[in-house]
Amino acid sequence: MATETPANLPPFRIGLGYDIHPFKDGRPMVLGGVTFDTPYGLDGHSDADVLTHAVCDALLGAAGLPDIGHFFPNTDEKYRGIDSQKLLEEVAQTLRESCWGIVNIDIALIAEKPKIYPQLEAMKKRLAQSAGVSVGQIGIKATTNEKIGSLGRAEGIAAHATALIYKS
Ligand SMILES: Nc1ccn([C@@H]2O[C@H](COP(=O)(O)O)[C@@H](O)[C@H]2O)c(=O)n1
Ligand SMILES: C[C@@]1(CO)OP(=O)(O)OP(=O)(O)OC[C@H]1O
Repeated sequence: MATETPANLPPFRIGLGYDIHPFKDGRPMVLGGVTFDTPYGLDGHSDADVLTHAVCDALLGAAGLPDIGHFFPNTDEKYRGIDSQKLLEEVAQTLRESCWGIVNIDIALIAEKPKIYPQLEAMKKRLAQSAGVSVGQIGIKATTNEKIGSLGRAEGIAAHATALIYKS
């Protein structure tokens, strides 16, 4: 299923992932595999870890594979409440089986709340562990949406991720 890089091109491919989940009171707030101590979380079929979902899609896109919903359908009860680190582990394993290694992953989170920088290193560590890379291969940054639009009204959190992979 994976797309091959033509022989005349360098053995690198880039991927882009995007996801968004709405806030919901009483749900766990999980970002990058780290649970934040908040009375609200994100809604979704899984643990709604928006950041990790964007990373999965960036990696799958780089490898020329279908998106996260194809591999882990949100109609399948097996994935209800699932820890998204398990999904990322499976995605990274799928790439390894197709001889793709990860160069780096970079993530931009758009969130009015919570402040993520206190948990930045913990998130990088958890993601690195799940993706099978070193912490230095993961970048995470966050910005508010300066109160503009639905994200600015704190209706949810969005995440953009890019991944560079190489043929190993
Ligand atoms: N959810 C967030 C949003 C922002 N940060 C950090 O705050 C800095 C300032 O954010 P602005 O949107 O006001 O530019 C930003 O550079 C991040 O370091 C955060 O930790 N969590
Ligand atoms: C993660 C999955 C797992 O069923 O469900 P959700 O938590 O709803 O997340 P989303 O990014 O909307 O869809 C992808 C699904 O694969």
